[in-house]
Amino acid sequence: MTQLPDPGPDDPASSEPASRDAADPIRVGVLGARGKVGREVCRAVSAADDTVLVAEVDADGDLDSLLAGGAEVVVDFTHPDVVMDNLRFCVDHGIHSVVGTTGFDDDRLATLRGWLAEAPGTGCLVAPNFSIGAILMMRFAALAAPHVESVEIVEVHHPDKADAPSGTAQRTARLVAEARRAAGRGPGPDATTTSLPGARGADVDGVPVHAVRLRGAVAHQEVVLGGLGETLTIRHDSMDRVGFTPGVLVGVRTVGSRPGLTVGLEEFLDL
Ligand SMILES: NC(=O)C1=CN([C@@H]2O[C@H](COP(=O)(O)OP(=O)(O)OC[C@H]3O[C@@H](n4cnc5c(N)ncnc54)[C@H](OP(=O)(O)O)[C@@H]3O)[C@@H](O)[C@H]2O)C=CC1
Ligand SMILES: O=C(O)C1=N[C@H](C(=O)O)C[C@H](O)C1
Repeated sequence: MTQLPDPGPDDPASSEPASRDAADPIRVGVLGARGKVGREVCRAVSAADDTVLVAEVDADGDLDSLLAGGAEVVVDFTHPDVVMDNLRFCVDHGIHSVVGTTGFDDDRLATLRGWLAEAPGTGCLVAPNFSIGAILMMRFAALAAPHVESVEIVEVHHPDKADAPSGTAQRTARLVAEARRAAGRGPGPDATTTSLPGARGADVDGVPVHAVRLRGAVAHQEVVLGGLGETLTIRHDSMDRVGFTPGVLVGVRTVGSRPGLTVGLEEFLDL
């Protein structure tokens, strides 16, 4: 871990984050620090000139170490079952959060928004995907979707993933559905009258989403669009989890100046 600057005289039990000078590196705590993504985030935070890793917490760790390290921003790559408790702790202590953990539905986002409303000045970014390529894939899919009859999504992930369909696939489906509605496009044609359960995928805002779990896979997605006599496939592949870290660092650098809830890293990017 990088040598830590002194967190200063602030009481670690205080609900206020340690005071900072704008030139100081941002003090970052990582939750899920020994996980597949968390360990890459720890490396990236340690390597960057303007961030310093002050706490690494995994399942057997203690959230109080965030306070002891004077964390200003927490990055969470843990598990859908624990992320809300982690965020409750962060918001209660005025710590900004950058959240990669998936499993967020409208109810969870509303709960988080409510907590943040009680903590003015505290920011939280929830991003289903921190990879720049994936964000562009979602943008391109939304751009193309109103111009064709059919759109379906196929996501492929490693079999250790807890949630299906992926957060990215659900977000893509919602963006596609929104773009199609705005253009007055209805659902895609489908004559199916009989099928086995799941054969046509999950219906996410009217868009069929198919989830594949495959040993050897990391994170992959195709948005398949179909029109008269042609198809268009927009594909993104994450080959290595290091690909999420530049986006996480953008989140870490920006979240402190964006109070309240932000959904999607694209809100912090000039795309
Ligand atoms: N937004 C994005 O760009 C991306 C999001 N993700 C999402 O991030 C999450 C993590 O993914 P991944 O790294 O592959 O998963 P891993 O299982 O490899 O890592 C999660 C880590 O969190 C630990 N953990 C569990 N509970 C706690 C807790 N209460 N406090 C601190 N740490 C805890 C786990 O420990 P243990 O194993 O002992 O339980 C594990 O080490 C998933 O929801 C995934 O979908 C993944 C990639 C990119
Ligand atoms: O679990 C993963 O691995 C990933 N989860 C995120 C998701 O659910 O979209 C992001 C990426 O697909 C990797």
